[in-house]
Amino acid sequence: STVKGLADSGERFDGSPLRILIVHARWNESVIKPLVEGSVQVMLASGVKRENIVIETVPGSYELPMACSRLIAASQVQASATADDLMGASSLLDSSTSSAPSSSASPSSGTFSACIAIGVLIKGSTQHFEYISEAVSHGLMRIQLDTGVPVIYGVLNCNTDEQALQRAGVGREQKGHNHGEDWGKAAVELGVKTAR
Ligand SMILES: O=Nc1c(NC[C@H](O)[C@H](O)[C@H](O)CO)[nH]c(=O)[nH]c1=O
Repeated sequence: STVKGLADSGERFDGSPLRILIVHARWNESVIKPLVEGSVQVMLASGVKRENIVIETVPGSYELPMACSRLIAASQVQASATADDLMGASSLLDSSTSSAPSSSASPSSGTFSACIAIGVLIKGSTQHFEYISEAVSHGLMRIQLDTGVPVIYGVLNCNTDEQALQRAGVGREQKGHNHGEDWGKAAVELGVKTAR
């Protein structure tokens, strides 16, 4: 077999506690769709609850870093605000009342365990492709290191339509392998490992 490919870690990761963000571009929809579907199916199979998979879209791959950055930050503010509310309630409890608050306020949505940024860049006749690809790669890497939330790199950089289709498992000449499945697995693994 070829030397390339993703080796299984051998460990089973329980996705049930995870909350995952998927941001995908809308360029090259016929490739994007199976990639998103493949990542969702693998995450559901790992125990991630469907209601904990949030899917947002942007026009093109160039918009992925901005959307990931803002949505992750918003969820972190929301999660810490919820925690503050709970703390507030308990400090209120300490100072003025002895009865426990009637309904325990459970945060409706917390911060994301991981994010998958999905885009399909297909080389056109200009240099456009190179500039977008380079900027997006560096942008997504910076977001995950700055926020501590893993951002899985789900951007295909292809020279032809057929290359892109094959990497979504829907190639015309050969079906290929759906890389979205690998990204779903990576999101669950990193989501579990960064929560430890
Ligand atoms: O050019 N080709 C592509 C593309 N261009 C649009 C770009 O991402 C952005 O939306 C606009 O430049 C506006 O900022 N976006 C893609 O996802 N794939 C491509 O193959």
